[in-house]
Amino acid sequence: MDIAIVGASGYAGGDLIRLLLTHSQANLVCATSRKLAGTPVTKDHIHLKNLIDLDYTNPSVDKIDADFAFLAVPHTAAMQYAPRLKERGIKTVDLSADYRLPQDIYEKTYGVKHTAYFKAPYGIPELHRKDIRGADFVANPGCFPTGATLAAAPVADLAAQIIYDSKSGVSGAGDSVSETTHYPNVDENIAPYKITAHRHLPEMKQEAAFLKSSAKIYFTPHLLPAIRGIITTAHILFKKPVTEGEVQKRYESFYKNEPFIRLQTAKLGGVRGSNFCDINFELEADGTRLVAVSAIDNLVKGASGQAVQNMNIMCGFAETDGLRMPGMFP
Ligand SMILES: NC(=O)C1=CN([C@@H]2O[C@H](COP(=O)(O)OP(=O)(O)OC[C@H]3O[C@@H](n4cnc5c(N)ncnc54)[C@H](OP(=O)(O)O)[C@@H]3O)[C@@H](O)[C@H]2O)C=CC1
Ligand SMILES: CC(=O)N[C@@H](CCC(=O)OP(=O)(O)O)C(=O)O
Repeated sequence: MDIAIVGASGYAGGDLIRLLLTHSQANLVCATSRKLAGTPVTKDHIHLKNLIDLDYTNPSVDKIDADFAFLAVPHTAAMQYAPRLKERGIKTVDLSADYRLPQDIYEKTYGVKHTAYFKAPYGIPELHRKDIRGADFVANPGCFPTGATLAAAPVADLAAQIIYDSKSGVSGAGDSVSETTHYPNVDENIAPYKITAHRHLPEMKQEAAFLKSSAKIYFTPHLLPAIRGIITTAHILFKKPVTEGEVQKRYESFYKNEPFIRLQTAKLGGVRGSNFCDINFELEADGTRLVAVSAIDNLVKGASGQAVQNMNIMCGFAETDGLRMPGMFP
């Protein structure tokens, strides 16, 4: 299947290429970058040298001759390409935030007008596989909402409050340089940011509602001195005390047969470079609070890996194709 990546020079675009190189059905025919058009993809993605022979082109949706497209561009840029890809019958996964939320909530959260809105399934396969299967366009979730939602999903309906405390590696901010991501500001440091009002909170609330949870949702992210990975500690405060047996049974049955969820100690070292989400949990002695911890690689299960997983479901391929790589430890 011929594939195009719009925004292939970014971090998510680079990881899409890395994963697609091992996919049995994928043939990358188009990789766009406005800054690097006309130069080899390996000019900036030096880790892909000898594995791919393709030049970047300028993004032009009408010139994309492919069966499937990934939009790995910033929010507001994706909406410039999405409708035309849809019209042309090119199945697409959008990694940006442009189609993750209802239009009014998107516009309020991002402070911009959506100029090309349509509804799309939200691409967490463990929750929305049925809708993704028949879709021609899927909105890939944000990295924080993926790790957070997966940590709490099996018991979310029992909760009165859920507090997500997340720590992310710096690649979550993309490849552009900023004061926040400047090395001396990150190394030997852990800093909270957007402490009560991060733009991913509405996605977390949306998924809690989908899970029939009436819980009040809170979220605070932190920046870690690491490149990849997100650890989320979810404090799930129950309406009524629960038992350990009930919690164990819920997690085991919710994630039974899920190829990328592993119920084991969540550490960045266990998932880095892979599409796995590791989850472990511990119940407060009086049964009132569950602390569930998840670990994902923000660029894989939090972005490009989940996007390939969605492509596999949309196209009827094996769900794990291109995604069987283990984590990298140490
Ligand atoms: N980094 C992460 O962990 C995650 C990222 N995402 C989402 O994935 C998308 C890509 O993120 P990331 O790779 O980190 O970002 P980067 O900033 O690293 O890369 C952005 C890419 O988009 C291209 N681009 C920028 N503006 C436009 C435009 N107007 N039209 C066409 N191409 C454009 C850039 O190349 P050029 O400017 O040369 O054209 C580059 O290839 C974003 O929407 C992000 O929110 C989602 C989950 C996690
Ligand atoms: C460390 C860091 O800066 N992370 C980004 C989230 C990255 C991501 O998944 O977000 P979108 O796809 O919604 O852009 C942030 O906090 O804004």
